[in-house]
Amino acid sequence: MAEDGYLLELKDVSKHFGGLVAVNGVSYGVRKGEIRGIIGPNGAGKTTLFNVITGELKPSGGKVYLNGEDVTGLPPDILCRKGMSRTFQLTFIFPEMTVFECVWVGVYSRARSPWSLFFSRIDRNGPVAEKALHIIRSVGLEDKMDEIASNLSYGDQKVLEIAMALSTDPVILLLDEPTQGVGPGEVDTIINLVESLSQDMSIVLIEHDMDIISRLCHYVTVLSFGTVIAGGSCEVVSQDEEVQRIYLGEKIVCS
Ligand SMILES: Nc1ncnc2c1ncn2[C@@H]1O[C@H](COP(=O)(O)OP(=O)(O)OP(=O)(O)O)[C@@H](O)[C@H]1O
Repeated sequence: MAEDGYLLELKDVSKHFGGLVAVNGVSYGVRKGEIRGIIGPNGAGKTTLFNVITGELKPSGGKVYLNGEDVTGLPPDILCRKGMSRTFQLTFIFPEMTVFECVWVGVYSRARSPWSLFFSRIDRNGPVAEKALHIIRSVGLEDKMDEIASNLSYGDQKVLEIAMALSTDPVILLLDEPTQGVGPGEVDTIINLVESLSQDMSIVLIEHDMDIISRLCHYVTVLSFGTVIAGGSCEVVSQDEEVQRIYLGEKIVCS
């Protein structure tokens, strides 16, 4: 059983690709309302860990619990229905659809079988449209509702991807580098959005930028070669000698 108080808990989770150990015995817990960060050098296993949590990959060992329920190895669509949602390092949107259509499809898929999409028409009326509009307003994209997704700035595409993730009513949201490639002005928009979302859900984010980590995260976990080597507040992990060593002496600064 998972420990009391954890919304998401990992126990000794591993993932091997042949002889390569991408994730090595990771134990981890996220409580309700927390924003947690995962950092680590390239190839440390951060995205693989997300893929195991969200069901894209089956773990080689260990257990994943959501709300106390063993959800190890369940496929992404089932986990999504249980309240787990994610975004991707390379933004995943429907590039030829409008902002409204992208979010509408997400809300509709949650309400019905995704297959029924083939037999339905996107419209502006009814409860699905109302909910899509509510989400679009909540992320601040209402002025761009009729824009084709691929015409949005990269920052707005990241926000749209978050809106699409919200359309499935998550209790926990996993964000894989939500500010990667985003201009400085738009980074603040995303930070403010993540902060406001945390009032309603727990958030885990992979991020390379320590400034963003320190502004958002209550707790940071450091991965190296698939293993957790440190955990704590941004100040604590930035002073950890092992963490400093894996970042090759790079100064890690918490604002
Ligand atoms: N599908 C796969 N098949 C084989 N090896 C993989 C696969 N996916 C990831 N790996 C390997 O697993 C290790 C961890 O990769 P992963 O992408 O999880 O790291 P990461 O910390 O997310 O890196 P980055 O910061 O560059 O995105 C790497 O050595 C990678 O090459």
